[in-house]
Amino acid sequence: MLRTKTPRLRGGKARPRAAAAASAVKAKPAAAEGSSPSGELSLQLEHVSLISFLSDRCPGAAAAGLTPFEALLEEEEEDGSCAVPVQARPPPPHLPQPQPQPPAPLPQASPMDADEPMEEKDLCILSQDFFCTPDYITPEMPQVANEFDDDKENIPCPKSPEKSSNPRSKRYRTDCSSKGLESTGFSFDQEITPVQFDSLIQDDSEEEKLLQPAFYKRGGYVSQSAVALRCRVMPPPCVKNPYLNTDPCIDDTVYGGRQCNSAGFSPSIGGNGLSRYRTDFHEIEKIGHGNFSVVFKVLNRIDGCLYAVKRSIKQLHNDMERRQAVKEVQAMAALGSHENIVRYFTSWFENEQLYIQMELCDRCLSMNRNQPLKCGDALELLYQICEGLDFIHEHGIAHLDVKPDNIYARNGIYKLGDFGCATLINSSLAIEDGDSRYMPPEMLNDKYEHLDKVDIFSLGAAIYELIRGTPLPESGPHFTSIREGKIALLPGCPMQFQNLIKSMMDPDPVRRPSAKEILRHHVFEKLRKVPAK
Ligand SMILES: Nc1ncnc2c1ncn2[C@@H]1O[C@H](COP(=O)(O)OP(=O)(O)OP(=O)(O)O)[C@@H](O)[C@H]1O
Ligand SMILES: [Mg+2]
Repeated sequence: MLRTKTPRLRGGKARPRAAAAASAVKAKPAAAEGSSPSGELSLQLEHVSLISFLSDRCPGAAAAGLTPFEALLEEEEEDGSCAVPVQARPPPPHLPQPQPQPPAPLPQASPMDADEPMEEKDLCILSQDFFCTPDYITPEMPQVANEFDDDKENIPCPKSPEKSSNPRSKRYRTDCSSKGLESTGFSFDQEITPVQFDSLIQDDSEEEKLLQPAFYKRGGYVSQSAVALRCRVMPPPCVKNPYLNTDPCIDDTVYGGRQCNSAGFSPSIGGNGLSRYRTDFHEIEKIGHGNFSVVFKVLNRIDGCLYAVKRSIKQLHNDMERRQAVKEVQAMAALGSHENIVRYFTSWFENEQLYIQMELCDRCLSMNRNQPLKCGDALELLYQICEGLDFIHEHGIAHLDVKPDNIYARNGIYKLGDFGCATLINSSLAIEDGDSRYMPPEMLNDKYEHLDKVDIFSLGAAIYELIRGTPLPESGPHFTSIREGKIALLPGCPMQFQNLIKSMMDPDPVRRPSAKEILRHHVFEKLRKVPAK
């Protein structure tokens, strides 16, 4: 089967890859800066050396041969002038407690050398990271990566006065969310790829110097729980649904701001062993396989209902691939429910694969390919799928992959599914070719003025194929003659119906009837349950 799913980016509306690549290159210098080990560690830890603080407060301590702590205690006994909140806020119990020190030169306020072994002076460091990262709060709790925590957006962030001073940094850090939960194979370039944050990188360049090395800690270690907590307190931006008009009440920052083209995906959730799929569903059996997906019949562990869950076969590593994949669910979600459309429930990324939870259908029509469809059934099928097509065309969406494989039956109701090629009729989104066997001539010539009529041709071709009981050609003279309007007779079908099919497969899209017009056709008079709209 020839399937030419070549993305066609039209009118320069889709974001060119080159731009993304350029942004990625832009991000590199920020990562390279502050590469001095000592400066780097100091910056990332944002040290506050108590000793230097104490030496400021108690300048005579060294001269008197006392450690700053001793001097502090002495002075406090005398007049309390050095009474500082240090005692009110001792180092946490799991950290080594300050030891009495022999007289020594006072430590400098300059950053520590990251590769030096820990010395006593280090023990007095109050690092912001010690107090604010999840290593301190939840040392080894992989659960922090569990995205099922409903309240994850409301987890209070430990106080972090310096880092939280610039709110725009939150948007930047969202990138840690997308891949930061992977337990292995961590790579700096993968984790922090601010491809879409061009403007933020410029604006926040100082902060980048602070943040980025934090993922490059000594010995290549980066705490997964640290990354996970950052993800929890800073969820990724929302993804705009191109099939819907954005609600003006929703602030642009929800989508990451005007300059932010990043999608709010968290594709690596599940990479750490936690699986939303396994947690929420019991897998019963595999029920289908397409070019891009594998589909399972599953039982929801909580509501006890059966569903179909479709999982992308390929791991979607980059933003472009993920954007393309989510178009399917965005289209289904924008449409809402209709009896003749496979119902969509939810979707999520797990281990860089897209999962889509849908209504479970009994079968798809391709299974009966060798058993010709009876004319009465074909009439019913045509009517019902036209109801579905009318609904989606009314929403400004074209399916572009109507074919028997993508038509399902459930309890005697036909439903259109697989919105993987769906696009906007006004052709403002990228266009992908559907299955060439059902594709009208104008699509082969890259003419996209009447995308709703593409669906009409494909539905006519699908019904023609099902009634005849022989597969349509992928190419060759028969393929060409069908696109010239030369259609063979359909045995046993009324001429009215045959003419309707023929008009649906007219080479000129303008002459093809719309879904609404088909629904009004008198051939359906007996079938009509409700008057045509
Ligand atoms: N909701 C569903 N209920 C029952 N079976 C389903 C459902 N969705 C898909 N299937 C089965 O899984 C198969 C593949 O699904 P689907 O066509 O959506 O995947 P795909 O990879 O997008 O395929 P394609 O190659 O057509 O693009 C279908 O042909 C069908 O047999
Ligand atoms: Mg399909």
